[in-house]
Formats: sequence, C-alpha cells, structure tokens
Amino acid sequence: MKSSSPRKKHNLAFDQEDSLDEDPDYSAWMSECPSALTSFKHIVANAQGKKIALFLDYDGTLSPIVDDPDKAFMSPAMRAAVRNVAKHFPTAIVSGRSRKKCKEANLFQPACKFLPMIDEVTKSLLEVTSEIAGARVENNKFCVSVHYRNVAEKDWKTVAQLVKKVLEAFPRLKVTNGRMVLEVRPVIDWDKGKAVDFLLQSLGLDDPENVIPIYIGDDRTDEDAFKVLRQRSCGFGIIVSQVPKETEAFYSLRDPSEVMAFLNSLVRWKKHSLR
Ligand SMILES: O=P(O)(O)OC[C@H]1O[C@H](O[C@H]2O[C@H](CO)[C@@H](O)[C@H](O)[C@H]2O)[C@H](O)[C@@H](O)[C@@H]1O
Repeated sequence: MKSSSPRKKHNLAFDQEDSLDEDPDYSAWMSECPSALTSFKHIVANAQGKKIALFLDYDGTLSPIVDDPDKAFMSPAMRAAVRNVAKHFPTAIVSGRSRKKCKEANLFQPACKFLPMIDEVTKSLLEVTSEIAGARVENNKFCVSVHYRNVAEKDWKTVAQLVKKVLEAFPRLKVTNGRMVLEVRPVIDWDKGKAVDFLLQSLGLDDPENVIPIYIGDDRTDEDAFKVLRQRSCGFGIIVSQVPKETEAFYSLRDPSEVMAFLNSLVRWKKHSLR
C-alpha cells in the first residue's frame, strides 16, 4: 500500500501529508512540476485567445481529506469559488463518487451492467471487513471503496489480503490503490482520462486549436487524465500534493486552499481580459 517516487532515494507513502519544504528533493520536484500559482502568468499566456475548460477532482482537491468520507465537504469559500469559475469557464467535477440521480442528466454509464456485481461484492467486502476496527466499505454505485484510513497500521495488510481474497470470486473486477483506500472497480476500458475525452467531445470542446483543458486532481486515478492531456499536447494537469510524486501533471498546487486561490485567479484574469 506504499508507493515510491523514483526521484527519491527512500520510500514515501502516497498519502503522506507532511510538508517537505526544506527537503532538497521537494525543491527539485518543484522545479520539474512548478506551482500553478507562481506560473500563473505563463499558464494564462498560453490560454490567450483560447477557451479554458476546467476539470476538477473532488476529494483532496476541492475538499480537504478527512477521516469520514461522508464529511468531506467543500468550504463555503470553495463552493463560491467553484460556482464563480463555472460562470466563466466550462467546468466539470470528475469523481469516482456516486451522485444522486439528476432528472436532466445526459447519462453515459459504461459500467452499468456491473451494478448487480458491485452490490454483490459490496456485501462480501462488508462481511469480511466487519471484524477490522476502523475499516469502512463505501458503495460508489459503479465501484466500491474499502477505506483503511482509520484502521491500525498493523492491520492494513490484512485488509488488502481480505479484499484480494474476495476478488478471487469476481474476475471481472480489479483493485487499485488510492489515498488510504482500495478501490474495487470493473475491468473495463474506462478511467478519468477517458471521461475527460468523452466530456470534451460531447461538450463540443474537442478542438486543440481553440480549447485548453486544465485538470486539477490529487489522486492516482487523476493521473489517467493528466496523461491524456499530455498525450494530446493540449492543456495540462495540475497535481495537488505536498510531497514529491511521480506524475504526468505539468504543474502543482499544495492543497485545496491553493486550488481555491488558483480558481479565483482564473476568474480575476477572465474579468480583466473582458474589460
Ligand atoms: O476517484 P476519486 O474521485 O478521486 O475518489 C477517490 C476516493 O475519494 C474519497 O476518499 C478519499 O477522501 C476521503 C474523504 O476526505 C478520505 O477519508 C479517504 O481516505 C480518501 O481516499 C471517497 O470516499 C472514495 O470513495 C473514493 O474512492
């Protein structure tokens, strides 16, 4: 459940949140993946005459990481920043979380035939983890999260083994690692990168000459979106992290408060450019 960065000599937990300001490795990383705030002028210079399309992850990007996933809320100031930025730029929140049904939604559900299987695996995961103090199973409709943030470190391995064992009966499901979470999802050709492609196309924004997509996210699933933008050579990813990480993103921001500052700067820049 640990990941290492090839740029560091020692291992770093993917979720480690201590600031490494003084760490020379961190400074080296910042020179490869500079702050989107200090590089703001450069970013908007590239966007001159083009439309910016914004893609935002939720947990750890718009809301701070908290112990209870049901209590991961945007602050009122962040809510206002997102609302504001969405008035000026096409904006989407790209999350693995489920959402309440929306009557006017244009639904595209590539994992829809997996719904009964997801319910079934959720039951099994609930059963096997019931004895592990702090373990939490969250049914996200098209995937299931097994959280171990509140589990004693000595039991992390057991959680991973239990999940692995359950999945032996579900060969069409796979498990990936997130921030103190094991995510069980269908083996299909779908990820946040594909979601960004789909959204750009269906919103008529698939025009690299005139549209600059910006994707901001903090987790491993967001890397698929960063990769797509890098491959398209159009737009860029911004990783939210306080520690050096191997990433396909071009820029970085430290935490949700810097994300909010970046969104507010975009709005100010847009208003200024309309004057
Ligand atoms: O695929 P994503 O949209 O990036 O979702 C990743 C997971 O996000 C949530 O978990 C994370 O945030 C929680 C609240 O701050 C935190 O408690 C947890 O440790 C983090 O992993 C969500 O609850 C999960 O279902 C998603 O898989």
